[in-house]
Amino acid sequence: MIEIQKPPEAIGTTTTTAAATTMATTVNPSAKRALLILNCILLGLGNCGGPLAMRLYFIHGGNRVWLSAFLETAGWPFILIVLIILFFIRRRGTFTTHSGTTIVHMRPRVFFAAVVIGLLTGLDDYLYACGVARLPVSTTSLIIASQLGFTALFAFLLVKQKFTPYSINAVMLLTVGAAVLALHTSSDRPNGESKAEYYKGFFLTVAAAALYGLVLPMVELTYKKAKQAITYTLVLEIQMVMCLFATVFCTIGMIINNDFKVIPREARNYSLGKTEFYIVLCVNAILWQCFFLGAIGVVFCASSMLSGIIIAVLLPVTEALAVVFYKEPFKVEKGVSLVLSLWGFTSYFYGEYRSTKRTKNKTRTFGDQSIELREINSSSI
Ligand SMILES: Nc1ncnc2[nH]cnc12
Repeated sequence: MIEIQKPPEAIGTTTTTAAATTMATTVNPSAKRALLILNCILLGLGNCGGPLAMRLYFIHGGNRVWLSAFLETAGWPFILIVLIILFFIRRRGTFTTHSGTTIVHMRPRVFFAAVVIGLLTGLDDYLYACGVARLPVSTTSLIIASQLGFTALFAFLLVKQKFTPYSINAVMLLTVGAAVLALHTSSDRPNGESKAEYYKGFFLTVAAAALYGLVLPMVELTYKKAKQAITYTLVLEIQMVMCLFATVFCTIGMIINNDFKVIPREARNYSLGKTEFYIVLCVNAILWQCFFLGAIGVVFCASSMLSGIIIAVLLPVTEALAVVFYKEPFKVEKGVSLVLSLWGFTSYFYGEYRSTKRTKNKTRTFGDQSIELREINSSSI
């Protein structure tokens, strides 16, 4: 599975689909599909569980925003362990047939891109944690649905993502869905929170959506402009460097804000108990690592647009879980927003279904082998 690679000649193709298709020509399609499914599962786990775990920290007495942001990427040593294991597997020659003993695949160009994206991710984590600290999870999730609009915009600008009327319709509906919430906030404010704090949370979450909407196409651009073969091992290295630098960014925030000193006191006063406090922190780190690994893995297997779509598709699940587990209010405006989101997703998938069907018919006509390849592209999801 780790052999999957995008050859350097794939880099610089004009559309995401083209790049992904070229990438696929060198790989076993079923391995590629398995990797895409694995990354979708990781992304799904992180996307649904991460916000709930983060909110769990806040609603039982935690209030360190920088600590929460730090936990989003602090699981990076896990990736290091995976990379070390893969290195030994490669060296034994049981898994791959080439580049077996290379310890680090990443070249300086990709490293610097990963550092920049990592620092932006650190800032994004802080903005996101500011929102989760102030808003119900269901509200945060609905606002984050607007991220797809930003991803689409930046994917168009950075990687020349192509659009259909259906995907444009989806982006518009998801964005309007988030905007509907902005008009009716009074019933949603948690007890004891001022209007100003609520609005601050609201706009910082929009800023997080915009920034992460930029980060995903930047990852895709990095793959395209890497001037080296993109293997999944390299994707893991990029993930590790990004998370490392995001964590460094948030550690500085924690130091300035005295978070490290406050942690033991917060643990003592945490309403679920001290051990549970640390368990909640660890669960946060694990779930968010799944989120980020899944997100950039899907970019590798398909496109930043598909990654954005999966994030948006799963947001209603997070909302439902928050309403069930945290008894968050679910008033009319959230219902309207949810319906618009579901309509948006349906529109997007219908458009993808149509274009896949058309492409398949065309390929069949030409007797082209590439039919298999398209199946692992974003269109098939
Ligand atoms: N830091 C973040 N974590 C999870 N989802 C996000 N969406 C935008 N920013 C995010």
